Amino acid sequence: MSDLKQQKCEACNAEAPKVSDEELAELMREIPDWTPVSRDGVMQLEREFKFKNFKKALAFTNRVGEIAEDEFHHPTLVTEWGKVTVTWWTHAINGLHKNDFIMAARTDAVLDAE
Ligand SMILES: C[C@H](O)[C@H](O)[C@H]1CNC2=NC(N)=NC(=O)C2=N1
Repeated sequence: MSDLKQQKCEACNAEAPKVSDEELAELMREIPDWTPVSRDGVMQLEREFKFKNFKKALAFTNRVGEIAEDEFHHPTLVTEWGKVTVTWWTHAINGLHKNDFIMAARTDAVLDAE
């Protein structure tokens, strides 16, 4: 159904377009487990992933770190016992770019691969 996770991030600078409200609604259908949140006026995508212990949470954190380095697009990762909170946004535009939705879909795929 989703092809977002097959897509590559585009290089992005301060002039890159933020997603519109319409695009946001459309893209959210492909990543239904994520929540759009606004922090200090900056829209972000967030999801909590649950694990059985710290070791599994840390392993997932590292896998997400690898896909981030592959695309040179980086999340905030908070690793706790049994839980990893992943937050994506595009610092360069202080908001959401399509890249963030691609990376959210790819983060879901990391979970599916484990
Ligand atoms: C210079 C380099 O392209 C930038 O610093 C990249 C690195 N990773 C990034 N990650 C995210 N999430 N947003 C960015 O704007 C961003 N910019």
